Amino acid sequence: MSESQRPTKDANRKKVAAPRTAREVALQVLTQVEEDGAYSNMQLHGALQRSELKGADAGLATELVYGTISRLSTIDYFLEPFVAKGMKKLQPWVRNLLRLSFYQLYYLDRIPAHAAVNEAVNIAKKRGHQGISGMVNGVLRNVLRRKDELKLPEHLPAAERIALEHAHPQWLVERWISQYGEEVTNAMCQANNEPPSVSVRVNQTKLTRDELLSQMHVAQVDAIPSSLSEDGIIVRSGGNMALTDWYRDGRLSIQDESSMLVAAAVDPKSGMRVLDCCAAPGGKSMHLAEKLGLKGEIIANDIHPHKAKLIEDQAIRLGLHTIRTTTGDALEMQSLYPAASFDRILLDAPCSGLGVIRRKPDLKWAKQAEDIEDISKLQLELLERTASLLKKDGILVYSTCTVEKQENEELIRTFLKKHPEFSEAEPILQGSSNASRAEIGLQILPQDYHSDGFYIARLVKLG
Ligand SMILES: C[S@@+](CC[C@H](N)C(=O)[O-])C[C@H]1O[C@@H](n2cnc3c(N)ncnc32)[C@H](O)[C@@H]1O
Repeated sequence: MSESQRPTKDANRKKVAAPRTAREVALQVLTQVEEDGAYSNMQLHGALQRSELKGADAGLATELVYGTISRLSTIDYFLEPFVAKGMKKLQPWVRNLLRLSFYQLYYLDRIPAHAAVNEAVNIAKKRGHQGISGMVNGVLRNVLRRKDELKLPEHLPAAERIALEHAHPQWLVERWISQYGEEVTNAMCQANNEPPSVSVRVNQTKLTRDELLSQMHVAQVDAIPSSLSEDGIIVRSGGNMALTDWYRDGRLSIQDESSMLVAAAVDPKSGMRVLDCCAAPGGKSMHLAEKLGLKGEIIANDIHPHKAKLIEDQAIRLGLHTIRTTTGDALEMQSLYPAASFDRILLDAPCSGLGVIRRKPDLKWAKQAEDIEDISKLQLELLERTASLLKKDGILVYSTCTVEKQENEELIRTFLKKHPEFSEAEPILQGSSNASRAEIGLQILPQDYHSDGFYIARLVKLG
């Protein structure tokens, strides 16, 4: 049979009625993520837009998707003995229905057990035959009966225990133990299962942080200043900030607190020429432009042509006029600009993303050790090629949203060995106890400030 004749996975899939309830939407997303390797955030966004779910129901669907993916391996471990033929042999939608129902029964206090079980049985009846709904009913009622017995075994070796307790792949836990030790790894895996906090960056070209904070308090938004960044505000409750007038008219942007440290590390001064090599969707370029003022230029480059518009739209929204977007491979920038063209360079490199597991829990299941190997080779090449574009005494900032040393301080150590014309510049957040997590640069872990895991190295080009 030729490739074109072979029935696709989609063709084999039974037609299913459009999901209507929060649990149906969550089930559809979880099944797509498992079957197609789709990203949960994009699938969920699309599924919520197509559904008519609003407010609390949309919130429940979101919680069920992220919660179930976050706790996946622990949920499967507990469910396995209850499923006669084993979890692996179930159809994907049945497996995911059991998982999201178990998540409600075991991890959520506010949902009455009978509601979780009845909803699951109704979905199973709608989608499968009598046998499946009977099996789902039996498994979930057994889980409920024996809930108090569901404990992890004692005296497991550290990596196995942490992997099972906090639902992370064991190879990743072993890697982190070898990099950070048992205690820090345990805290990191625990923090990766906590909901991410919401933070916004004030556009200080339009108003001060205190002014925005007072406007928020008048509107009864529970918000406090960030202790990490002078431009940051933590929003503890008050709705979706992307739907506010503050966002629409460019008074704020949504950005994680640790990402806000990057512009402070680049420290652009009036009149400077700054290259942001990997700029899309543009959060850090915008912050750089907000700090630069009216004179100077930020070249916001990205390899993907369609992403230039994302950057331009943000610049228009925020009223920033010093941003120029370009499309190109940062590995080839030397052919576009003469050596020593820029006062500041930011390389916010593509990375494994293992610092943002709280926001994208599927990452921990999707990544493999080889991905870290491959991406670190690209990162070093990007760094070496772009570094020649920096002027003498200029500052180059290298950043990633990962906690992997191979992509962070080990990579910078290798670079500095090969390039004696560079050395570490005065680091940001000096004196912070977390700054000592890395010998070179600043390594923030998710448990340090409840922000994303993030790395920033600040290098200076010597004469
Ligand atoms: C970590 S993201 C950048 C986030 C961005 N700095 C921000 O704050 O919004 C990495 C970006 O690098 C881009 N990229 C990947 N490889 C690249 C390359 N060789 N040259 C230029 N950009 C690249 C990707 O398209 C992606 O948008």
